[in-house]
Formats: sequence, C-alpha cells, structure tokens
Amino acid sequence: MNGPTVWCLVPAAGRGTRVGGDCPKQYLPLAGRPLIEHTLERLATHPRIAGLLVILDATDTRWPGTTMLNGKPVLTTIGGMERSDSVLAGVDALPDVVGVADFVLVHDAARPCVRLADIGKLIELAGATDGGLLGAPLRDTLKCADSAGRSESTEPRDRRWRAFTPQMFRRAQLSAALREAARRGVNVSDEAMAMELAGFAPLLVEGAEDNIKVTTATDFALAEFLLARTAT
Ligand SMILES: Nc1ccn([C@@H]2O[C@H](COP(=O)(O)OP(=O)(O)OP(=O)(O)O)[C@@H](O)[C@H]2O)c(=O)n1
Ligand SMILES: C[C@](O)(CO)[C@H](O)COP(=O)(O)O
Repeated sequence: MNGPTVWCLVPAAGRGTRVGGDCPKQYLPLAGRPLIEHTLERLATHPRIAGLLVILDATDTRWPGTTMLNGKPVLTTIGGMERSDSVLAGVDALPDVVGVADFVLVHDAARPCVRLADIGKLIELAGATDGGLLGAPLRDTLKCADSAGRSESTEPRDRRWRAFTPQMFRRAQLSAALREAARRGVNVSDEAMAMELAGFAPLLVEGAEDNIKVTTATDFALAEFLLARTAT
C-alpha cells in the first residue's frame, strides 16, 4: 500500500437518535461488542494509519479510556452539536506531529465495515491530489417525494454518487473550509461539502457498498453479517 501515513479522526459524539436505543449507537452491541470497538480496531489495523483521534460527546460516560490500539496512539477530544462541529474540534485537537499540510482521514465511528483495501486506495489516490472521499455511483432510481409520500418526480441519476467515509484532506485546508462553512451558517453534512464550498474538487474514489453507516436499528443485523464476511 502506497501513499502518506496519516492520522484518522473518528467522529463519535452523536446521540444515535435514529436508532432509538438506550445509549448512543456507537456503544450499542454489535457482534457482542460495542460498535465503536469494531471501527477503531479496523482503523488501527491499517498500516497507513499512524494514530486515531476519537471525538466524544461532552456527556459520554462509556468511553473506556483506550490510549493505544495495535501499537498506535488513541487520543480523544470533545465534539459539538453537529457532526461538522465535532470534526473541526478533532482537526484542532490533532497533535503537532500532524503538520498543516499533512493529510487527515475522517471516518465515522458508525461505519464499522469499511474495507482496509478501500482505505488504502483512498490514501493512495486522494493523496496524489487535494484529497477526496470514498463513495459509490448511485445505482437505484432516485425519486423526489411530495408531502403525501408520493413520487413527485424522478431525479437525474447520472453523475450522482453516494458519499461514504473515510474522507481525506489536508489539515489546514480542511480546518479553514469547515470554519468558513460555519461562518456562512452552512451545516455541511460531510467534509467534502466544506471543501467544495471552498473551491476544491475532491476526488471520488469508488469503494465497496458494504461500507454502511449504521443509522437505524435494522442496520445492526446487516453490519453483523457484513463483519462476519467483509474482506478487510
Ligand atoms: N454532533 C455529532 C453528530 C454525529 N457525530 C458522529 O458522526 C457520525 C455520523 O453521524 P450519524 O450517523 O448521524 O450519527 P448520530 O448523529 O449519532 O445519529 P442520529 O442523527 O440518528 O442522532 C457518527 O459516528 C456520529 O457519532 C459526531 O461526532 N458529532
Ligand atoms: C459523512 C457521511 O457519513 C457521508 O455520507 C454522512 O453525511 C453523515 O451523515 P449523518 O446524517 O451525520 O449520519
């Protein structure tokens, strides 16, 4: 695997409201262990990832205090109200060993099935440009719903992609882009959106569609199935 060695931010400060569990979804059991453990262990396994910085909610009482995984440092900081606030807090909390021009990965704690090969592909390809993200071309017809839940129109599918994580950008450029989006009152749903607003054109790197984001309760069973078979 080629490309730079990078630190990875792991946004894990969400409440998991769409799951509706009795605790934030990143701590709900998946194959007998908290979801976040699977994600962190997978990330720490990657040879191009030098360290992890996990972004936690200020009220988090479940974080086990992990400081090392697979011989790599694990740091934490406190996130914010929106995912983008958490990511910015993470960028600012990175250790000085991460230079302003160094690439940083951002990967959702809620995506435990990401493939190591896809992470390596992103680092190699996006590392040769101004950064990029894993994703996949949209393969279903896309409908626009009206207020009654009926199909009002069919959206164009060509050139539409689903964005996944990790997403990888240079530390200072990502920090500036996130700050500018916040200043403009734009709640960006991913890092690439902030970079697009800043005038960059993030590289889209096709990854496996089993890199699911665990969002609702039914996703846990699918994630468990995928973990049992995902080629890492
Ligand atoms: N203020 C926030 C919101 C989300 N996240 C993280 O961003 C990832 C993707 O967010 P999402 O799937 O929406 O998680 P939640 O916000 O927890 O889910 P919900 O919207 O259902 O509450 C998750 O790992 C989540 O922990 C975060 O670090 N800080
Ligand atoms: C970052 C992301 O996972 C890319 O698809 C997605 O935007 C997160 O959205 P969420 O609503 O915060 O889960």
